[in-house]
This record gives sequence, structure tokens and C-alpha cells, in this order.
Amino acid sequence: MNSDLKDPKGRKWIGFRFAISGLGTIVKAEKNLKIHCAASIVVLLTGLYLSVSLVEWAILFLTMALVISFEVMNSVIERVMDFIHPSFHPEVKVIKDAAAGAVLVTAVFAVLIAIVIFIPKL
Ligand SMILES: Nc1ncnc2c1ncn2[C@@H]1O[C@H](COP(=O)(O)OP(=O)(O)OP(=O)(O)O)[C@@H](O)[C@H]1O
Repeated sequence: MNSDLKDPKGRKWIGFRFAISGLGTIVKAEKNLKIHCAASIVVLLTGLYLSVSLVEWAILFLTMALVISFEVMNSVIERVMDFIHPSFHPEVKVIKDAAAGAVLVTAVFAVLIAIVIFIPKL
């Protein structure tokens, strides 16, 4: 076991460090996640440029968190399925397609939210 885990002073940071490391690994490996992160940067810059309100910022932050989190979970599900069942199976297809569908739902609504917030300010 990692000796850091026994360090009572560092304990509260351990989960945080592992979480950042996990995110880094997934972002490096997944093209779609890089695209969502790039889109989030564009949204942040657009929000600054168009001076969106505090409530609009809150909605944009929530939306970006939702899309990125769903994409991370989609990648995790893909990896779990590849690990436990590397060969083709119709149920794996259903699971992976449904996980991808969940990301699609968040992405479509994120675009709608961006349109509703940004278009009237242009
Ligand atoms: N073991 C499998 N059994 C059945 N279908 C599979 C299997 N692996 C992948 N697929 C099909 O291929 C699609 C893409 O799966 P893959 O794991 O390659 O993800 P990906 O190419 O990273 O896709 P995404 O763009 O959603 O991240 C799945 O949605 C599913 O339809």
C-alpha cells in the first residue's frame, strides 16, 4: 500500500490527488473530453466578452460541469466494459451506446443553453 495513505497529515489531500490524477489520465486518453474542455474554454471566454449575469454564469458552470462529468463517466463505463468483457457482446453495445446517449443529451441541452444565454446579447 502507498505509504502516503498512512500519513495522517496528508490524508485529506490523498483523495483529491488521486481524483486529479484520474481526470488527467482520462483527459489525455479521450479525444471527446479534450473537445468538451476546449468548448468550455470557448464558453468561458464568450461569457466574459458578453458580460453575462451572475445567474447566467451559474447556469453555464453547472452545464459545463454536467457535460464534462458525463463524458468522464462515459469513458469510465467504456473502460470498465472493455476490462470485464473485451470481446463483442450485444449487451456491451447497449451499455456503451446508452452511456454515449447520456452524454449526447447533456451536450444538446448545453448548446441550447448557450444559444438562450448568448444569442440575445449579440
Ligand atoms: N465489446 C463490444 N461489444 C459490442 N459493441 C461494442 C463493443 N465495444 C464497442 N462497441 C460499439 O462501439 C461503440 C464505440 O465504442 P468504443 O468503446 O470504441 O468507444 P469510443 O470509440 O471511445 O466512443 P465514444 O466516442 O463514445 O467515446 C460503442 O458505442 C458500441 O456501439
